[in-house]
Amino acid sequence: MNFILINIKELLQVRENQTQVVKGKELQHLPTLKNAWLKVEDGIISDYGAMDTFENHANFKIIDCTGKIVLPTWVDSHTHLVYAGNRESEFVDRIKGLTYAEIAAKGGGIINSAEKLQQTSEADLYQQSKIRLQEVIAMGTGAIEIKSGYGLTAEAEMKMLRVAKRLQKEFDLPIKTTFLGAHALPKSFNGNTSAYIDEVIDEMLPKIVEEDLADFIDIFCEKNYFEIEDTQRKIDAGKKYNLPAKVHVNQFTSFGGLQLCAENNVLSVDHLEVLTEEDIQHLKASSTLPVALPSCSFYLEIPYTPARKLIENNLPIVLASDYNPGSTPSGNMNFVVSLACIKMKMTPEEAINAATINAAFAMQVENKVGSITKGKLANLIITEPIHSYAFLPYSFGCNHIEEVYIKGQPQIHKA
Ligand SMILES: N=CN[C@@H](CCC(=O)O)C(=O)O
Ligand SMILES: [Zn+2]
Repeated sequence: MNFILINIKELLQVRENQTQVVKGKELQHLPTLKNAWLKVEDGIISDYGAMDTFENHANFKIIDCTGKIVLPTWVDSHTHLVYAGNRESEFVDRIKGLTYAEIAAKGGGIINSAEKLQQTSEADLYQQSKIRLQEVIAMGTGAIEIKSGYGLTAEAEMKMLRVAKRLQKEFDLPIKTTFLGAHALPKSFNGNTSAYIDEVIDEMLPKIVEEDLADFIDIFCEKNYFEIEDTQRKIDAGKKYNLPAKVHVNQFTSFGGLQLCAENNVLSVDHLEVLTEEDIQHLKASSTLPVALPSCSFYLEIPYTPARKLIENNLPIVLASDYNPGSTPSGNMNFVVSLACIKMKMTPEEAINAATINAAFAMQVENKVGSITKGKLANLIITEPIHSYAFLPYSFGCNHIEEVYIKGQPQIHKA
């Protein structure tokens, strides 16, 4: 469908070509065009401008956007969207005050999800995951990273990644896949993390590479999960197959994992709810992208990533949902942006930059999405008539999205 949006109240994230992430003071600048038009041809952004430059085009559907804001769809660079069942059974434990670690010690947590996954066929896993993907697209997500990590065996990890790859094939939005594997230690390894990392690197990774199932690798670098040495081994194994690393680190403790990742210039370090001055200095000496996951902090009631510290140190910041059944049972990027403002004290401009253009760099799709740029995919959010774009994170309890386009195709089919 070729169309032109006209009378757009404000077109956000207009960048001719952005070759670097947005960091420090630059994050406060959100480039916009008021009273604008936007032209979409064959699913691609082909042109845009101010209304006083608009000329009608035959064979293009004209869509009036009076009073409405148009922005690129959210980019969610950290999710565990493929999983079996859910963990609502742990919800009451959490309400009663059990910590993430205490729930895991009771047999809940990642191992709980792993047991559910073992019992779920690939076809059923696909159907469950497809519904979640449709839901997050309707909430404005237009590119998404999906991790394995609930399989914990070669066969089950590959089952997860095959489902993610099938979603990539059957949907039009950019999907990147990450082999997590080292997410939790299966009971059968009796506490021997080194032996499990052998299995992850020597047995699982070659099979996953052979089937081209992963774009990135990941590991949960955390006390009582995987240590510094395990993390270095996983990163090195990823380098061998040219798979950049996106690492879960500094969620509950800072014990040298972030330093290791920064020294390896991994693509991203994700969580960072705990961040020391030393960690900040290591980040500043690297090209590694810091990724914050505020809806995980909200759900687990753990600290929020200190965004102002990162920004004051002239660092970039990325926002993602961490959508998973245990620590963030939500893929709503609008809520993530609201939490970034309300709890992390990011301005709307900083939060929108972190959830669009910077997030695109964090999953290496910056040439496809993340900004209004000629030649990028027409993955767009159209709001209902609202006063300003700040209304989006401010009015956090309502959905203000009227339409979502993926490759120029409308996605919200109103009843
Ligand atoms: N912390 C590690 N992994 C996920 C949680 C996984 C789960 O609890 O199912 C996270 O990013 O929060
Ligand atoms: Zn995660």
